Amino acid sequence: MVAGLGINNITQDFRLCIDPQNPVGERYDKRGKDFYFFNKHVIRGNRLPAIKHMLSIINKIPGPKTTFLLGNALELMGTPSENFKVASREFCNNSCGLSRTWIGLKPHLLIYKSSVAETVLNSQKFIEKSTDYFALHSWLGTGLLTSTGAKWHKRRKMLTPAFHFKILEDFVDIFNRQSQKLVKNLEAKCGGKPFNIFSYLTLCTLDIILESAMGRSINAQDNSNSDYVRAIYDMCSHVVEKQTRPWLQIGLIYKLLGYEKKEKECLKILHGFSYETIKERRKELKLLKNTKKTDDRFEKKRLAFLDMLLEYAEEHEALSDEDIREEVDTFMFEGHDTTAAALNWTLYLFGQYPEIQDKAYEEIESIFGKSDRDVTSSDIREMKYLECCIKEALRLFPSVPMFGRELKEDTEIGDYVVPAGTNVWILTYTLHRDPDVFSDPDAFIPERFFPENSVSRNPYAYVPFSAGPRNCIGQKFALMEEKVVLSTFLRKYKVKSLEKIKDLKLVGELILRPERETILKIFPRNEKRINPN
Ligand code: HEM
Repeated sequence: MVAGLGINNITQDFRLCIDPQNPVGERYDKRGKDFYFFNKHVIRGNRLPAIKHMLSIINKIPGPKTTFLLGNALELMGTPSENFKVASREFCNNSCGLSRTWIGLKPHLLIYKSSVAETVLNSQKFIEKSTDYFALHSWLGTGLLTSTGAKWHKRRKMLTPAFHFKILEDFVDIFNRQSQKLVKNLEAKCGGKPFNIFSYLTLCTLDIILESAMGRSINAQDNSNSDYVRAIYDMCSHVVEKQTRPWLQIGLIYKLLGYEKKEKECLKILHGFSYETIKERRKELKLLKNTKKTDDRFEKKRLAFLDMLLEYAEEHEALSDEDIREEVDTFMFEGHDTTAAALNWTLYLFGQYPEIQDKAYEEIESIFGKSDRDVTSSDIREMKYLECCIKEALRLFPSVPMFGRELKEDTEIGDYVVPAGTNVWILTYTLHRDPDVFSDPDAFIPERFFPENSVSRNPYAYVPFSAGPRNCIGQKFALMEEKVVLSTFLRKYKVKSLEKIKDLKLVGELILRPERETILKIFPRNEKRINPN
């Protein structure tokens, strides 16, 4: 347990260096900060009483054994799928629903029971993201996902109207067009060998977020070797390594092991893409304004996410290009990879449960008959069973398998007092499989989400989009998008998945993915369809 020494001082000092005007500024950007503060305040300082107090509190919380200075970091040195298993299963075996772990000098509290999660999620007080999100800062800056305090409040207020239901309805055309392109591109894979459908879905959701939120079209679906997508995968993997291997938080080691160079290469692609998107859209908006074009297309697009930011920047001069870029990066990442994973898992589960796939298809057939027509907003509202399938897939395989907060004050959580400075992680993946809430928790049973079966469930037992003030701003967008893509897919294809749920190896590098990519086969439905579009 000596691994925990000094953490209270460390976190107190973090707080001292927060600029009140920029509450998520400097402090996250310095790699190696733990070791620096450890040296300065624990070895050279005289803060033993405070350390003792903190340890006496945190030591009462059950958790796995730790190693001197490294905490539990060594247990997370396996392959990505082994690490995910350790974090989501082996560390989470206390009936009280919480476990204390240490990554280097930082204490972490893992939460996996709804009654315990509620204390954190249901509060306006705990909106500060975990300090582990520092690993995302070089990429996403302090955009909506990673910011906090006044900056987060202001941005959330500014961006919420961009996700109003009425605006989302305007995007249904884009969802349709890109879904149709997806099913067309999948023709080549029909009836053939198992293949990596995730990459097709990712390009589709990337095209969708770009066109709907950024007003840009790059036809990623026709250019499958996307550097952008590769860079996102590599960056996610770096972020998780940096979070779980404390020595990589020391700048020099990070550099000497070649991580810094790889990260810079990824960032060049990711930031370059976002700046280009901003430049293009700004040019287009200017052109549209100058020519006083107020056609339908422009009117609709004016309210899109990026336009809103650009307009705000012009009117208030309060947003720099970098401010806009960090939001573009945030929404590009959060807005496509999460949805692609959700689509992938729903299809995988359909492939494992053919009778559920048939039931979902029957509902779709009852809406569309033999027609190949576009999906409308009212069709989306009718896809009730499909919605339960999507929700149940997000229960078993939540796209974001864990998310973190930092406690700013000593807090009673469950039966324990958790000291300020602790990083609290809600493990959605484990929480969603709590047998006290979900009977037969590993089985895919969409009926769990029928209204009559969900009414008495604790709302914090199922949080794929998080909950409370920092919940997902894009959840309605994602649900609509998923329904259009899946209903378009199911009208044309059947899916079969080859790996059993119990044999799956999962990788939880920010997004939950299967380790083996080629686990699905698709077949044509061979039904004549009429296309009135
Ligand atoms: C199935 C799809 C999705 C899932 C499962 C999902 C899940 C989540 C979760 C769990 C969080 C909280 C993360 C944390 O606290 O670290 C979150 C936040 C967020 N999501 Fe999503 N998301 C999805 C789709 C989307 C889409 C489509 C967008 C944008 C169009 C989006 C934008 C965001 C943003 C900006 C945040 C940060 C919100 C804030 O802190 O105020 N997400 N999402």
